[in-house]
Amino acid sequence: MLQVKQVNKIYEGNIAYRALTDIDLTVDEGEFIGIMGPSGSGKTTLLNLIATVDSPTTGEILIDGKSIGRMGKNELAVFRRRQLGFVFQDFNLLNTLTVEENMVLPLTLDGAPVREMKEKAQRIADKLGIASIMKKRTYEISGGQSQRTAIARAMIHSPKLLLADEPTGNLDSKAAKDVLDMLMTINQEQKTTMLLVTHDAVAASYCHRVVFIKDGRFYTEIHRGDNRQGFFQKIIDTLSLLGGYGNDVPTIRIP
Ligand SMILES: Nc1ncnc2c1ncn2[C@@H]1O[C@H](COP(=O)(O)OP(=O)(O)OP(=O)(O)O)[C@@H](O)[C@H]1O
Repeated sequence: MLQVKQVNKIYEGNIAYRALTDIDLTVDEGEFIGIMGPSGSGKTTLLNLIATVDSPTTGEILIDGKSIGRMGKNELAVFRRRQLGFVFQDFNLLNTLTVEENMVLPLTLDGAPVREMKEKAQRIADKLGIASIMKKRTYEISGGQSQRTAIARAMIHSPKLLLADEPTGNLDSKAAKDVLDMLMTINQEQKTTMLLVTHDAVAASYCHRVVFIKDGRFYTEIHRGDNRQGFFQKIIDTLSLLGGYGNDVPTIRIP
């Protein structure tokens, strides 16, 4: 469903910076992919290109065979609103709105009827365990609840592709596990294709496949198979080979 073909990204400026070199990536419908690499390796840059927030210097990105670089402004806006969902490390919720209002934002932008919005919000809130906080403002809820709200907002319009940049970065390990379980369930039940950028080997072990980037280039990729503990160990080993993680690489067993 997603093809990244020979993508290069150079940030122009006083000193031009080459952030990505010849990246190729093919993602099938329903896959759950992790993207890992040391700080500054180009993970967020790649996600931004796929999110259509930024465009490649050369190369092409296709979704369902269609090049996003060739879409017109309106087509791109509709594509972003209907097909993509985003989850960020710092939640990006609007503080002046309630949890429910934040959740229905993508539908509001698309002019959906209020009743339909409320029904959808209720259904998804039940599923994500945030039904009891729907009327609260975002400053009244915890980090874990904020991230669930952000996931609810990213999912409410049933996007084909969910992009998550360090979604567990600001959470403690229990809340992080809840969020990852939630993403995994959504991936399994709704067949939503997911791309997860993370530094965390535990988070990456939830994925079907992890792609490693180093200095803006593809480094290697590993597949999960049916043994998550073994996969976790392989991720840790690859991170050690990759370098750039200092002593950050944990040696613990996964929960
Ligand atoms: N707008 C920009 N202009 C110039 N250089 C940039 C810009 N955005 C990112 N870079 C540079 O591109 C490189 C890749 O950045 P990117 O944010 O993609 O890395 P990352 O792998 O996501 O890092 P981290 O894990 O620390 O978030 C970095 O060296 C960064 O300084």
